[in-house]
Amino acid sequence: MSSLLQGVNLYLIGMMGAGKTTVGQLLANHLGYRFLDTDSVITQSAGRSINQLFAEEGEPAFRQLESDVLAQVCAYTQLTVATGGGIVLRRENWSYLHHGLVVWLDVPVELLYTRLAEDTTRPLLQDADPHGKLRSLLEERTPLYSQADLKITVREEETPEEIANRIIEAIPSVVKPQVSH
Ligand SMILES: Nc1ncnc2c1ncn2[C@@H]1O[C@H](COP(=O)(O)OP(=O)(O)OP(=O)(O)O)[C@@H](O)[C@H]1O
Ligand SMILES: O=C(O)C1=C[C@@H](O)[C@@H](O)[C@H](O)C1
Ligand SMILES: [Mg+2]
Repeated sequence: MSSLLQGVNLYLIGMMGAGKTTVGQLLANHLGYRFLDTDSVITQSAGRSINQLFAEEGEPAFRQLESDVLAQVCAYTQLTVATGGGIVLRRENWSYLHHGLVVWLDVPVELLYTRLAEDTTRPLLQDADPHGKLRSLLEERTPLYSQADLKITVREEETPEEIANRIIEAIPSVVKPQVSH
């Protein structure tokens, strides 16, 4: 599989709670790739949590940091990258994402809500109606997530390991042909 990918990076996209971080780590192990999480790179280099960054700098500043990290990450190969849920929002980010293979973890809103109901680390969900907020974010972002090379629709009972295996099985059907010189 790794030879088929020829070092091309995998980018996981999807809503918060979709499992990008969880599944991304497993995928990296399977592929012998390194794992990177854009949210973690941002929080580690800023020395602040995502909640703090949103509160103290605002969402636009966070989005700029996210684009900066993505631009840097793209210089490397053999990476599995878990992205932030909003990475799809900026057009410029797509020019980076399309350097690699983009996989959308598509998870029903009910399941996202169950997973994140007790979670306070996602600032966009600190809302009077977190369920409605998830629904409206997904509706707004679905056309953007749909630009992925591969869509994996996640079922409720599926484990992260099963999802990672399903992605590995599907990669040959979408891998981009390499240009030979
Ligand atoms: N297949 C799964 N089955 C059960 N729980 C899962 C599954 N995938 C992820 N989870 C759980 O759901 C929560 C969110 O997962 P994770 O942090 O990987 O999502 P994410 O897509 O990276 O979200 P974000 O965009 O906010 O970073 C975690 O508690 C994780 O353990
Ligand atoms: O969906 C989003 O906009 C976000 C998802 C998380 O990964 C973080 O990047 C942050 O909480 C914003
Ligand atoms: Mg994550």
